[in-house]
Amino acid sequence: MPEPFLVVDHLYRSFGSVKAVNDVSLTVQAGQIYGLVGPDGAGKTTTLRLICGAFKPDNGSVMIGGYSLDHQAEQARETIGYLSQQFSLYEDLTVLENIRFLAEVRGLSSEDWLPCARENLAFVGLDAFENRLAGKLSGGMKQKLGLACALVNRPRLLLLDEPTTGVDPVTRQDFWQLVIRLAGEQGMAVLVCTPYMDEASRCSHIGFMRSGRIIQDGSPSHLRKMLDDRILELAGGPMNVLLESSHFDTDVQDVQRFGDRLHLRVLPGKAQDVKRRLSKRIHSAGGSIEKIEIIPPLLEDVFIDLAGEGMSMNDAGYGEKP
Ligand SMILES: Nc1ncnc2c1ncn2[C@@H]1O[C@H](COP(=O)(O)OP(=O)(O)OP(=O)(O)O)[C@@H](O)[C@H]1O
Repeated sequence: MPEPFLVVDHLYRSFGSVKAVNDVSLTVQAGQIYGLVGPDGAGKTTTLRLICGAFKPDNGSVMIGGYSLDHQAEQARETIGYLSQQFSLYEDLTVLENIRFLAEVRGLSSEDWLPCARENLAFVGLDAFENRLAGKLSGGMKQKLGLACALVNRPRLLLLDEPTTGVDPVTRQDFWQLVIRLAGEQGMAVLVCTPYMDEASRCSHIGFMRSGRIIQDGSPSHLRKMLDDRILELAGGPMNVLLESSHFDTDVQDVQRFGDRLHLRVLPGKAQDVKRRLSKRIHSAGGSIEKIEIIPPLLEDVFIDLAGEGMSMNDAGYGEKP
């Protein structure tokens, strides 16, 4: 296994009494997409800002491409491309002028940035629009221009902070194809914060953050396995009978609605018992069952579990079904 491109070691950062990042360690290999997920305020953005050097940590270290962010900041930062949550484009500048502006801020000469900018615009599919004012681009095109700007210095580590929030599903899909190609074809190390479960499931590795800590990490399939034989899917009617009966069962830890069906998280080893009891209870309460089955867990089921008691999908910011 080669040395990871990014090594974050026991990072801490507080704002007053808020421990925004509280002992975070992670590694990202070249070609890997690491997804940081977790509820609002979990510390994801602060982690990214510490890694790109926008904030200084109270403690801990960051190594990027073998350079210490603390002692060799310039070399370390040269390898980073960063697309922040609220990245801003200059609407009265053209597509190419926006890239030029960023390139010049980074101290790149036109021989350096121009060929790279054209390659990146072609890569994101904006090459025909280089002279269009950024203000005249669609939302999805702006997002892609943001990515082209983040790639202007040919980074080897790409940091993306909720890059597709507020963008329609088709554009999100397009955007992710680009990210997957950057990792797969160019061997870029990617660290991305996302509130979307379908995006998290495309990552090679996921770290789940809560209250400043990564409380669980692993591949999507590894995380899903944690709840094997613990999720029952229930469909039928009326919904209030299904809900009341489910909540009544003491072996049911959590009930979530997924469209017209319910996902019940049950205590380990209890799925068959719950299934039997619930079938009886629902029928005797006058309800009917279309389906009651143990299903392979979704990432949503896992994240709701990790996000903690009393937290619904929406509280946790997970609006998307896969
Ligand atoms: N510059 C700052 N000054 C004071 N508090 C801050 C600052 N930045 C973040 N925080 C606090 O640190 C905690 C972590 O915030 P952070 O933005 O890193 O979380 P997040 O997981 O990225 O959430 P979101 O998805 O809402 O951006 C929050 O309690 C937040 O209010």
